[in-house]
Amino acid sequence: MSKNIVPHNYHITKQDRLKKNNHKSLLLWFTGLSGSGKSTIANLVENALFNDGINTYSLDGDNIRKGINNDLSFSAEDRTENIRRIAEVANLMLDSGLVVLAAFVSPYKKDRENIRTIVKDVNFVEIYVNTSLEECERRDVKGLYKKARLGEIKNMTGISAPYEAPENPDIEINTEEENIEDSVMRIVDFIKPKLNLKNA
Ligand SMILES: Nc1ncnc2c1ncn2[C@@H]1O[C@H](COP(=O)(O)OS(=O)(=O)O)[C@@H](OP(=O)(O)O)[C@H]1O
Ligand SMILES: Nc1ncnc2c1ncn2[C@@H]1O[C@H](COP(=O)(O)OP(=O)(O)O)[C@@H](O)[C@H]1O
Repeated sequence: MSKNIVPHNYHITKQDRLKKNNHKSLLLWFTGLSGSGKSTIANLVENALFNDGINTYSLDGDNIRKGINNDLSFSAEDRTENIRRIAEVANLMLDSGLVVLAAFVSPYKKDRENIRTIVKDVNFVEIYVNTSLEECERRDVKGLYKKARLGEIKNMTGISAPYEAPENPDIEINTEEENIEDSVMRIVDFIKPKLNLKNA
């Protein structure tokens, strides 16, 4: 489909933007069940980075599923397309020099592998927010689990749709054992060296 698209050589490169920002760009991808803590943790990590002078942007269901992806459902095919588009949007943001935080259930392993391919492995940090279904259901932040148990919501991840847990995430957070502040600190400590322009 894109065979007749010939790229134009722009004068300002990604390297120029990184140099101006004085940090590398990176995609922090949070995956886990609904209610596991992805948005809560991503939000606090962004605060910490932003307050440290890093240029950041957060992508989540609120700004993606209500906008660019408002045509997509929660079927397996639409989730795949959801994640693919988000990865492409994130890739543009990486090119613009940002540290992008993305918090999506992203339940399928092959879809998460596709993100790596789109943004290139070196730019991608996979963070598995590992909270048991029992605990997510107990929290039921949005009342979705209750509705799913009543059969009012179809394809609910963990109940009537699968969640394929990452086997080798870069970081795993167990929110039932670790407090939020420690999780945030662990993530920030892990990524800080990766943002340094001097590190290869
Ligand atoms: N069927 C079903 N399954 C899972 N989640 C559901 C569903 N229906 C609505 N929601 C709400 O939508 C949010 C998940 O959207 P995502 O774009 O992250 O999902 S996915 O990555 O495409 O699987 C998810 O947000 P979070 O709770 O922040 O994870 C839910 O609030
Ligand atoms: N250690 C923890 N880390 C993250 N969230 C936690 C933790 N302990 C309890 N919570 C609570 O769990 C809920 C997680 O909700 P949210 O961040 O919206 O999850 P998600 O984005 O994965 O759907 C919040 O109400 C949050 O306060």
